[in-house]
Amino acid sequence: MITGTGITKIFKQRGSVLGAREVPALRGVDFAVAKGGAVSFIGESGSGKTTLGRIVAGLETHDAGEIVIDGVPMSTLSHRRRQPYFRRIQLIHQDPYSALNPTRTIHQTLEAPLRLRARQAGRPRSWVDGRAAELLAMVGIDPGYVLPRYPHQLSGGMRQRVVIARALTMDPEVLVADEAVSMIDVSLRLGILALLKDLRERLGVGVLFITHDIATARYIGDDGELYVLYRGQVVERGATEKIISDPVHPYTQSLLSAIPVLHGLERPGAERVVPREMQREGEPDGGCLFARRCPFSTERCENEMPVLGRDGGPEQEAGQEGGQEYACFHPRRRSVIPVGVGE
Ligand SMILES: Nc1ncnc2c1ncn2[C@@H]1O[C@H](COP(=O)(O)OP(=O)(O)OP(=O)(O)O)[C@@H](O)[C@H]1O
Repeated sequence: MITGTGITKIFKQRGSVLGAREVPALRGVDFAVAKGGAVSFIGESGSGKTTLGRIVAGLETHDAGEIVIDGVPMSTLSHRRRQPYFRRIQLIHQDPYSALNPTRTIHQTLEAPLRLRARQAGRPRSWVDGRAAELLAMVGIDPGYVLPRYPHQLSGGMRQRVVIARALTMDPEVLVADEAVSMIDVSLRLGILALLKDLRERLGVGVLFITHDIATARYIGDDGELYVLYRGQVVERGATEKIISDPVHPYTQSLLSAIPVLHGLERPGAERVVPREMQREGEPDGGCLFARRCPFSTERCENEMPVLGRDGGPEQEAGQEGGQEYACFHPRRRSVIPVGVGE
């Protein structure tokens, strides 16, 4: 089990005439991923998804908050002692081209981490080759074909499968998949998503799925949880199916409204929530982060920041309903899905 509480990250960006500019990438994010669970984070570009994935995988520091892995708070350990914990969380990048060393065959790529694994578990070296073949078969590729080859000799889909096999060498509890199919040919994407889903079911590995695309989040974890991230704040979270069929936060509604629909498949009666163009860039002064773009914002939204799970009303008094939480002062359920889903 991996949990994060209050995860906050502020980047300092240089280059402005006024000196370094502080960019809040994550603002007190809470989450939990259980073994075998599926948690998806969705949000637009710059919402902090990649930063969160890197922090969860131990590749990025954070400024406040705590990551707890199997009951152990990481802040209580030295950098070296944290490593075995973070090894249980493996990151799959969006770019399988740069994730693999072009000068190493796939055999060499898998051999190094498996040797480490063999040493840790007291297994003989002969175990390494068998395990490499087993992992490749598990991710759906022929070991005999792939093992002697270099990454450039493989298709993008095969490369991403090799990256997943390499992640599995560590027997991870959770795979963090950051836009794992965005750089792969459209025709091969579903195969990779099906593989991640299959690994969840077969190995009980948890998946933290990071995407800007609600449809892929739904495919991976229709039984899981969805977190909607906007400018580093979780604005809505709950069961994936519930949020997709019954979104409450106007930002979630705008994401769902934007799903393209094939002519003739439009769902009659679906509302569309279209965000306003942002008139002023920069940080709002204490108000809701979405207020400047929200078509329903009021004076209160400009001045006060709603808190996830606490602020609701006036239509509903609490920001929490049946496990679904949102950070909005004016929550209203809207039927916004433009296509028939789950019907
Ligand atoms: N190393 C860095 N230095 C400074 N600012 C950064 C750094 N990494 C990210 N940021 C800033 O933090 C914010 C969140 O970035 P992040 O890459 O996590 O978002 P994202 O949702 O993954 O976006 P994308 O989908 O475009 O990758 C952005 O404003 C980004 O410019």
